[in-house]
Amino acid sequence: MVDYIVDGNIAVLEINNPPVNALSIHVREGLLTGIQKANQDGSVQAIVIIGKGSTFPSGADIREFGKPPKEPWLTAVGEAIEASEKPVISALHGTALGGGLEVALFSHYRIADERSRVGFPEVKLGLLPGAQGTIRLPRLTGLAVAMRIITSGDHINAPEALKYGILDKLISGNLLQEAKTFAKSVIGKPLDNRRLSKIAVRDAATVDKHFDEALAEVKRKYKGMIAPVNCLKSIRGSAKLPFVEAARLEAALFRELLTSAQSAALRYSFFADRSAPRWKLPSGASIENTKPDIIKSVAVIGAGTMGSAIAICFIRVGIPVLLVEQNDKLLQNALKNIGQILQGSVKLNRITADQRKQSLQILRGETSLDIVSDVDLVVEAVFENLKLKQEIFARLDKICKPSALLCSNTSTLDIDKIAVATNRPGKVAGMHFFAPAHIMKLLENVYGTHTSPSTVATIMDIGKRIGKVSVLVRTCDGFVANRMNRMVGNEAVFMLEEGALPQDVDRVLEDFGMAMGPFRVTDLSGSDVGWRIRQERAKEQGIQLTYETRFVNGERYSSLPDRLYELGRYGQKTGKGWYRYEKPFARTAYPDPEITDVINSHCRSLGIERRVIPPQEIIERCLFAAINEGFKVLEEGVAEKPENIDIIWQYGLGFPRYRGGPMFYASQVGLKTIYERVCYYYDAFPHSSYWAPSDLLRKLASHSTEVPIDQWTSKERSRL
Ligand SMILES: CCCCCCCC(=O)CC(=O)SCCNC(=O)CCNC(=O)[C@H](O)C(C)(C)COP(=O)(O)OP(=O)(O)OC[C@H]1O[C@@H](n2cnc3c(N)ncnc32)[C@H](O)[C@@H]1OP(=O)(O)O
Ligand SMILES: NC(=O)C1=CN([C@@H]2O[C@H](COP(=O)(O)OP(=O)(O)OC[C@H]3O[C@@H](n4cnc5c(N)ncnc54)[C@H](O)[C@@H]3O)[C@@H](O)[C@H]2O)C=CC1
Repeated sequence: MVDYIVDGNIAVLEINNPPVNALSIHVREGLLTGIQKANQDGSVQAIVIIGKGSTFPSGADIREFGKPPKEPWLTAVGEAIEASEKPVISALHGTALGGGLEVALFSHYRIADERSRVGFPEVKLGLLPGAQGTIRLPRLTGLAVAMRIITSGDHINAPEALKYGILDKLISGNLLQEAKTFAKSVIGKPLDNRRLSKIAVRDAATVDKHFDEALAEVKRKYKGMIAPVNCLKSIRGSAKLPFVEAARLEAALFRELLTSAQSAALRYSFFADRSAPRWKLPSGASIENTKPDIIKSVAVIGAGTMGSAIAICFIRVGIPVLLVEQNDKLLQNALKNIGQILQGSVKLNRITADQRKQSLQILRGETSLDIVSDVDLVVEAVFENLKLKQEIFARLDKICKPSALLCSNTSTLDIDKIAVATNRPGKVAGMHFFAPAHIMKLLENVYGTHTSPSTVATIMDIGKRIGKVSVLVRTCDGFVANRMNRMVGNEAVFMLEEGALPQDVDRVLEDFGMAMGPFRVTDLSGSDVGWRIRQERAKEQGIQLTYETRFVNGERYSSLPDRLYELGRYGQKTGKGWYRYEKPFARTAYPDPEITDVINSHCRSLGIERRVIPPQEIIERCLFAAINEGFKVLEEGVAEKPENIDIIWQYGLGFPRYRGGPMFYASQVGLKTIYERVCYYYDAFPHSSYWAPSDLLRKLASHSTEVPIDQWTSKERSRL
């Protein structure tokens, strides 16, 4: 894992642990023995540490965290590097991150390929750079820069790192050759002034001021996360304490993080990010064995809220879009709106004015479907109405070339029912974007019974090309996101009837870490949408909904949202919803005594006695109901693995990454507890049938020991 090569008077320790040269146990051993050997070898006068392949080490081996630690620890390896009597030069290329950058900071000199990047991304894993990174970096950069680099986890490019003093020299030619030349030039020079443990933090006197400012910033930016706070405490220690004591403090703060639930969730999320886009169909077709078609042009049908934003997703990466609306007035409005959204992106420095211009040049608006005959992909985003979508798909099937894929942005409708309207069901799929579609990272791609593997490969690939996190799910009512989130919405409203207020429910879920509570979300998206859907469904079933309606088809129903609708309280757009706003479209939500009156009189008229609902019940009612549904989603094969569900919640529904996602959260609570509480609520609320416990959950919870989350899938399903 570490090759020891001597060239003249230079020993080269070449790290060879693809793909990212992570500092696994064998690499640490190899580095330690390499340093010892080079110091004992009389012919060697300087040592170069370099990475083979694409990069210098990009960090500790994340898979080793959570397992019993194996010696030598990185700190011991680093201390041997620093103590070396012969100069050690780290030669960086690719991404020198985390423990990799720490190895470089233990070295006496750091040179780097000019295209390389460095950084401490540990905070994103709920950790701190625990091999003295937090106490060595401030000695080079000063406190403010070190605090920013370590608490953000951002990568820094080589020229910037040179400016901050992290690097000594940038290299544009052959790194190894240049490293050897550099090494020869420093032979015999004193080393103590190159050993960071011997150097003071130059702005130590101002540490309290920097600490207070940075703390206020991280509490605002990374609400609820403990790692950035521990990073700052450790950096403060670097300035206030003698080096050895600062290192001891860092180690204690690191251990606290390493064993934290937040770090476990963030490490899980790191791997879930990489695993979720790797799709596999029950037929065995997968990302490994299926090639995507290359999409060169797209048509978007319907230029409303979603269609306009979806068009932006394609044009901003250079894929031409034909945007089709019902009439010219709506089309011109949409084109104007798109121009304004892109102008906003220019103002926010997300794109340049030139990029905006180029994007708009490849957007063309039309009012006739006939124009889309030659595109490779159609994304339909008209009203959520099955009949209308079927009509449009039947027409598209006739107009579009045979190879074109026909996709729907439907948020709930069965893809199979849309596909039957065509003669190409293999080329029909769902591409479910989340509002606002040009901002939200998630793309929930949906396959139906007949969707072909190559269609799946293509929609997953195009998702990646437009910068989305794409997750594949099988068609069902609401797919994964809306199907599970429905339980949160239902329980939230039922709890209002039983004793809570909107701000109580939202506060508890926001304190848990959700980006927004369910009532603030409803106010944002508009409660009129839900009202229309409920009325339409009731009409279809011949049911008359009234304020007295408490059950529909045997299922518990609350008419509270209907009361709000009829009061004209649609949410932010009317300046009133579950909250009060200063004016229509204002953002700040204020609890509204009028809402308290509406809820109280609703309860009085229905004879409901209100009670205090404790925060734990709010969490359980909202999240455990969704988790139980998540197990049904797994059991039915709608999602292939728990990571897919968790990534959908993180990127589509604002679930805190530091809790991993609802399924990972369930693994931390313990499946026995979840199962018992689900059974308890099913007893308490038999008219909410979604509380019926999932078979998969029951089965997993019945094991005498907790079944790890990576075993919740096919094995258990096939044993059911
Ligand atoms: C008292 C004792 C104290 C000891 C304290 C030690 C304290 C420390 O200081 C702790 C650390 O180093 S924590 C690790 C810090 N480093 C990171 O977080 C970098 C993580 N990796 C990346 O950002 C990208 O992979 C990267 C930018 C590097 C490359 O991106 P790409 O898009 O090119 O490639 P990926 O698809 O992300 O990765 C390729 C495969 O490599 C796996 N991998 C990446 N980084 C890893 C890592 N650090 N450890 C283990 N596996 C890692 C990654 O999962 C992927 O594998 P597959 O999914 O199987 O292909
Ligand atoms: N609004 C949201 O948050 C989300 C909506 N969706 C789904 O996206 C689809 C569209 O929703 P929104 O954009 O919110 O609706 P919207 O009402 O803002 O836009 C729909 C547009 O389709 C146009 N349209 C209707 N019939 C047409 C036809 N025959 N030809 C061309 N254009 C036609 C309408 O004029 C309207 O501009 C729905 O299926 C919805 O379920 C999916 C995810 C989120």
